Amino acid sequence: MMANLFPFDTKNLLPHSGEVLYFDSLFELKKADEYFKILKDDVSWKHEAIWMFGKKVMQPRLTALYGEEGVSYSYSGITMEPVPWSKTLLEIKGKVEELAEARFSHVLLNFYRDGQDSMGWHRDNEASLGPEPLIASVSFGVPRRFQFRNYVDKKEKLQIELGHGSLLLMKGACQDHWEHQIPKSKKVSGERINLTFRLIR
Ligand SMILES: O=C(O)CCC(=O)C(=O)O
Ligand SMILES: [Fe+2]
Repeated sequence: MMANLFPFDTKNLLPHSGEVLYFDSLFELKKADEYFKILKDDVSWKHEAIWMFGKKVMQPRLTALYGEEGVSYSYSGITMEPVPWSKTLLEIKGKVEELAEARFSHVLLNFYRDGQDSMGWHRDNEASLGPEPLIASVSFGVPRRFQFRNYVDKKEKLQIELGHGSLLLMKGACQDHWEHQIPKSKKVSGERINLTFRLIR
């Protein structure tokens, strides 16, 4: 059996109804700096519109989708066609798969240019992800607040900070019961890159 490389004392951050595990150092500082620079320069970043409440609006961030050819990914009224894996993204995927003990077919990338870029409340619960999807989220660049709120009781909230070189796993019933977001922040001025690895069928 493969050893579980995830630190054994990592505790679930959710109080109930799903699992969220945070590991602050998937990559050491030098490696994380290197990945940030390569991804910023080499990823085919796009500024795309989505549909929200019947209106077409620009997303407050840049995005990209990489992964297995022939499988597209649809959310918020748009469909993204994946760009084939790059060497760097395959390297990061390998490390994440080892730690998460899982396999991923795609990665959705987000580039937050400053504190005014954000991602609103949502669940990653598209049918193409299957039931109880495992989502592995890797962050590089300035730390940003990541918030959860209970989908039914919207007053039940919690938040953590996602640091440079960190890994966050969302598992089990998490996407059924909890929404998440990256809020805008006046205090943040730097850039951040986030990668969410998914298995899309
Ligand atoms: O930038 C983040 O940490 C969140 C990304 C996210 O929730 C998503 O891509 O679905
Ligand atoms: Fe998400």
